Formats: sequence, C-alpha cells, structure tokens
Amino acid sequence: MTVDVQPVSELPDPADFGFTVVERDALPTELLALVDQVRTLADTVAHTGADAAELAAASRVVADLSERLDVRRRPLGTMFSQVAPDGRIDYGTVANVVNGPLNPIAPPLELRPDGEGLSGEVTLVGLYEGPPGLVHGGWIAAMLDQALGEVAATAGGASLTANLDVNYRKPTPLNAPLTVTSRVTGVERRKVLVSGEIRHNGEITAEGTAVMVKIALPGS
Ligand SMILES: CCCCCCCC/C=C\CCCCCCCC(=O)SCCNC(=O)CCNC(=O)[C@H](O)C(C)(C)COP(=O)(O)OP(=O)(O)OC[C@H]1O[C@@H](n2cnc3c(N)ncnc32)[C@H](O)[C@@H]1OP(=O)(O)O
Repeated sequence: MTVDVQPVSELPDPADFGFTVVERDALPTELLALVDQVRTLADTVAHTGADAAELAAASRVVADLSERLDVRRRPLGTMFSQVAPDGRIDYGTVANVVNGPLNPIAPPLELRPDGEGLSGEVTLVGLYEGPPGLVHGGWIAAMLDQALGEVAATAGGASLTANLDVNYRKPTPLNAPLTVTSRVTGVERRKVLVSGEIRHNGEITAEGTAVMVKIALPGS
C-alpha cells in the first residue's frame, strides 16, 4: 500500500545545523574520477592473480598514494546538496557507504522519484560477495535501509532507522542489474513507515519494511 504523503516542501539546510555542505555539481571531476578508479582497484585487488613482485610494487604505490592524498580531510558528516527532479533540494552525506558520491566502497545506489516513491538500478561487483557468487545479506539490508531511509526523508525530513525487517526471498546475484524500490506506507506521529524491494529480472529477491523515527535536529 502506498499512502498519499505530501513531501516536505524543503528539507532543513544541514548548514544551519553546523554541517559542512558542498554542492554536488561542485565536486571536482578529478575527485569523482579517482573515486571510480579506486572502486575498480578494490575489485581488482580482491580478485587479482598477479605475482608476488607485482603485488609488492603495487602495495608500495598504493601506500605512497594514501600518504599523498591524506591532506585537508573533509570532516565526517560532510553533506552534499543537489536539485532533485521535482525542484526541491536533496541532501546526502558525501561518504555514505551505499550512495555517497565520494565513497569508493559505495556501489553506488542512486535513487530517484518514480511517482510512487523512489527507485534505482545498481549492479554489485564481487566486492560485495557473501555466499559464492551472491550478494552478502548485510549489503542487501544496507541497500534496503538506504532506500527506506531516503524515501522516509521525503515525508518526514531527518529520521533514523528504529526497526528494519528484511526477508530474503531468492539469492541476489552479483554482476547483474538489480532494481531497488521504496515507498512510504504510513506516517504516525514521529514514525514514518516504509517498505521496499530488490528485484532481479523483475523477480523480488529481497524485501523489507522499516520504522523510521523523525529526529529533532540540534538547536531546532
Ligand atoms: C542536518 C539536516 C539533515 C537534513 C537532511 C536529511 C536528509 C537525509 C537524506 C537522506 C537520508 C539518508 C538515509 C540514510 C539511510 C540509513 C539510515 C540509517 O542507517 S540510521 C542508523 C541506524 N539507526 C540508528 O542509529 C537509530 C538508533 N536509535 C535511536 O537513536 C532511537 O532509538 C530513535 C531515535 C530511533 C528513537 O528514540 P526516541 O527516544 O527519539 O523516540 P522513542 O520515544 O523511543 O520512539 C518514538 C516512536 O518510535 C517508536 N519506536 C522506537 N523504537 C522502535 C522500534 N525499534 N521499532 C518500532 N517502533 C519503534 C516508539 O514506539 C514511538 O512510537 P509512538 O509514537 O509512541 O507510536
């Protein structure tokens, strides 16, 4: 069931609550390209069969790079803002582990309004392996948590997951396109009730429901 929830007209600007906020369009293209390269590197390292000398040389190069790049760190909680398709300003954290544009570990799962709620496509490479050839159940839960949390934000502003209930219906394959959907099913006082699914080839592999609880922001 989907309820007709009026989206909040504007989310509060995290900058008003002391967070660092950068415009998504202002993120350097060189940094976004580096994030992509590191994501590819992580998958390559997890599966490489290179010989010992090659591995030792690569390890030195990577250690050197980590040292060179460890300057002017952005504070934890740095957020990005972007204009959503409906004209509202959306926020997210740049290092969110599921969709953060600057997190090389993020698959990334990008969700957009689909009329009912949110939906997005994602393919998980072998970095997210649990059982052989299959997506780790914790990552399935993480993707659902993200999709449910983001859609709750459209109804209630800032909220945290109080309860997440996941049913794993079929194995979720790696290296295969997945569709993630979520919607708001109810709002009761501070609780935003949400549900969502992950599908492969149109079939549900996992589904979840959650209770998201709206939180008071510091100073609000
Ligand atoms: C700065 C500005 C930013 C603005 C913009 C934001 C944009 C956002 C954009 C994008 C979204 C990002 C998406 C992220 C997605 C990932 C989400 C996560 O991973 S969240 C991390 C994991 N979750 C936690 O760490 C919570 C830890 N728990 C708590 O902090 C508390 O327990 C909390 C806040 C959830 C509730 O505590 P209480 O003290 O405030 O509230 P009480 O009074 O206990 O409950 C309020 C209502 O909720 C129900 N409730 C509480 N816990 C429940 C539970 N476990 N199950 C069911 N209902 C529960 C209660 O029964 C009550 O309901 P009744 O109104 O009385 O009907």
